[in-house]
Amino acid sequence: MVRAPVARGPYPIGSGEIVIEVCGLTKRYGDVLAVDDLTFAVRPGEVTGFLGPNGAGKSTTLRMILGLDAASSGTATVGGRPYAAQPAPLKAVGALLDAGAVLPSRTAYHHLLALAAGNGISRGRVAAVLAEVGLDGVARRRTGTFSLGMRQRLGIAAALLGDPPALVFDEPLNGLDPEGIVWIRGLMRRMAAEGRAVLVSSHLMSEMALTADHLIVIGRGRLIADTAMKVFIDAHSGHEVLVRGPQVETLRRMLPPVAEVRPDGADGLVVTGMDAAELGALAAAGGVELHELTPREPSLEQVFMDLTRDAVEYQAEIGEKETSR
Ligand SMILES: Nc1ncnc2c1ncn2[C@@H]1O[C@H](COP(=O)(O)OP(=O)(O)OP(=O)(O)O)[C@@H](O)[C@H]1O
Repeated sequence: MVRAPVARGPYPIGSGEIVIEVCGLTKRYGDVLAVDDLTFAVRPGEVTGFLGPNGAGKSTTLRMILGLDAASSGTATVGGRPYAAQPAPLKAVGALLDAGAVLPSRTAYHHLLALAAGNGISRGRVAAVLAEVGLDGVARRRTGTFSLGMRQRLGIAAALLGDPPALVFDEPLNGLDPEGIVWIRGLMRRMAAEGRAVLVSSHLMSEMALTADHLIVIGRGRLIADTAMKVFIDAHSGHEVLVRGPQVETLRRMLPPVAEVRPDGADGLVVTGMDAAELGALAAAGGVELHELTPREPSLEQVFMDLTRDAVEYQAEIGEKETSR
C-alpha cells in the first residue's frame, strides 16, 4: 500500500521505510522475563505509541534500542544498525529517558554544548534546540534551579541536538502540568510531521489516543497489539446501546439472534450487535415504551485494560508472592 505524504520534511515520508526495528527481542533478569520475543517496527512520519501496564517491559525495550541494556537474544536496530554500531549516535536517534540525569551545577547551554562537542555537532545546533524547546531565555541558568517541566524541555533539546530521524521518549508526560503536556504532544506531532519516526511509551491509553498514529501494546513483555490507532479506535467503539424503560423484558424477547444483551439495573439492558436506530425502530414496531436509548462507547482506557488484564493479574500475583515471602 502506498501511503500519502503527511507533510514536507527533511526525512523520507510515506515510503513505509522502517527506522526503528525490533526483532525477536528478549531480555531476562534472572528469573524475570522482562521482554519476551518482541518484534515490531517504527516508521517515519508517525508517532508510534508504546503502551503497556506498569512492569510490561517498555523501559527495558527502549533501553535495549538505545544500547543501554544488552539483549538476551534478538536484535534492535535504528536505521539498520544496532545503537552500538552507530558512527554518531545522537545523529541517529534522540532519546528522553530520565529528565533528571543532568548535572545540577551546569547551565542549560553548557550541558548541551558538552553533549554537542562529544558528538561532533556544531555549536549552532545548541542555540537552535534551546529556541525549539523555548528555553533560550534561561539558557545561562543552572539546571539545578529548573522545574520538572523545564528539565523535560532540556532533555528534549538534548534529544533533538543531532537532528536525528528517530526519537524515543519514555513516559515524557509523567509529572507535567497541563501546559507542559499540551506542549510535548504538539512537539511530538510536529516531529512526526517533519518525517521523523517518534516512539513514545506510556501506561495511559487516553494519552496515546490524543497523540499516536500507530499503537504497539505489550503486556508481560509480549506483543499484544500492533495496529494503526484509527483501526484500533474503530474496532472498539460504538457497539453498545443502553435501553431503559418499564417494558425492557418485552423488548429482550423481540431481539434478533445477532443481538447480545446484558441487564443494567432493574429497568435497563445493554445491547451489542444492533445500533440505536435499529433498536428504536424495533421498540416502536412492538409498541414498547422506552425512557432511554443511548449509544455507548467503551472508553479506550477500558479497552486497553481489558486487553492487558491478564498481564496485570500476572504482575499482581507476582507481587503477592513476593510480599508473602
Ligand atoms: N535491572 C533490572 N533488574 C531486574 N529486573 C528488572 C530490571 N529492570 C526491569 N526489571 C523488571 O523487568 C520488568 C519490566 O520492567 P520495565 O521497567 O521495563 O517495565 P515498564 O513497562 O517500563 O514499566 P513502568 O511503566 O512501570 O515503567 C519488570 O518486572 C521489572 O521489575
